[in-house]
Amino acid sequence: MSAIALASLGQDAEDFSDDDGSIALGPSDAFVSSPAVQEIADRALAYLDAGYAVHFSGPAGSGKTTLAFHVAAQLGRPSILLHGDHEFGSSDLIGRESGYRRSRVVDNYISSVVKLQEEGRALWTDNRITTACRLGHTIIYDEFNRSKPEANNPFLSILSEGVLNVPGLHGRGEGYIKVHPHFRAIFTSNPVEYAGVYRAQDALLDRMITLYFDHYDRDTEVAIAAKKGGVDQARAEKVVDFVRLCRRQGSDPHYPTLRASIAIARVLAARGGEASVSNPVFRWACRDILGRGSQNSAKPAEFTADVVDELLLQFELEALERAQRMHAQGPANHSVHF
Ligand SMILES: Nc1ncnc2c1ncn2[C@@H]1O[C@H](COP(=O)(O)OP(=O)(O)OP(=O)(O)O)[C@@H](O)[C@H]1O
Repeated sequence: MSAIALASLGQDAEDFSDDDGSIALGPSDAFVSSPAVQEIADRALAYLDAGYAVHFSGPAGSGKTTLAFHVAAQLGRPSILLHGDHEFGSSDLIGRESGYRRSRVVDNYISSVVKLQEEGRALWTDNRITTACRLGHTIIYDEFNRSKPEANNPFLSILSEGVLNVPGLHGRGEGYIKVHPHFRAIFTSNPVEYAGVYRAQDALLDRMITLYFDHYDRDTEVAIAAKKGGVDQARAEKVVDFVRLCRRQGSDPHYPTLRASIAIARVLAARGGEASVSNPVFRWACRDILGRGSQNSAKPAEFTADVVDELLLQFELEALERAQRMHAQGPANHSVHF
């Protein structure tokens, strides 16, 4: 077994890879479990325990993949990770012929007689879905709608009949594989994204239970920004509140995401200083991380550096007014949030 670096994917589960390409996921200290996170995890686990596949559908950065890893870790089975890809064909998922093996038996037990026996056999290499179905692994299929719908067809019979049809093995007594009772599948997709994605077949969606994600509540976002960004609660609150203000003010209700809060928090943690307009590090981090990107960027064009500056000023003014109001009300009421 060798450790693989899913950390680079930002995942929150300890993991080790095995020879069959599976990974053993375990609990991670970096995972934040607020009531909101726990509630959706519990629902997903209930459906998985009942034998259903689940599908996390939601905008970018809403925590779908992280939760998929967390839930898969709870199942306690080896997991196999797939990323949707428009170049996938069914054979990339279920397997393919991988050559031909010829064996020759020379029987010269009686030295004057040589008996030759030849046998040819096409070799088959299982791919990840077949392995998972045979061994009862958990499949995490991230952004499955980036694969062409026909590539995902094997899931239709897996999820409804518990059978994997492997045409390449027909005629060898193994054309159909009975799916292991512990096999489970967790799908994720982003319905907001339209570039490079396919519309998932209704038949496939009908065979899974879809849980719709939105951005987490403020407290959950603050907890994640603090943990992932490595800043204290007060700075995480200011960063998240500013990012949420931008989300409300912009034309795209899904931009900026929690990833922006984590990134700004990380810069603050690395360079120090407060999440305040008076701190140049915070100002330029907000401009660069939230501001307008290239033409192909996911960032909406309206977030120019000037707009980010204006929003920062508005944010500071609102914070000041709130502090003054609280001061006027006395020490009893300190629970007002944005
Ligand atoms: N419960 C959590 N605990 C700790 N970190 C989290 C949690 N949920 C989300 N995050 C962090 O928030 C960021 C976005 O989460 P994630 O990648 O899971 O979102 P996503 O919805 O899968 O996004 P995309 O659709 O863009 O792939 C990541 O850095 C992730 O580590």
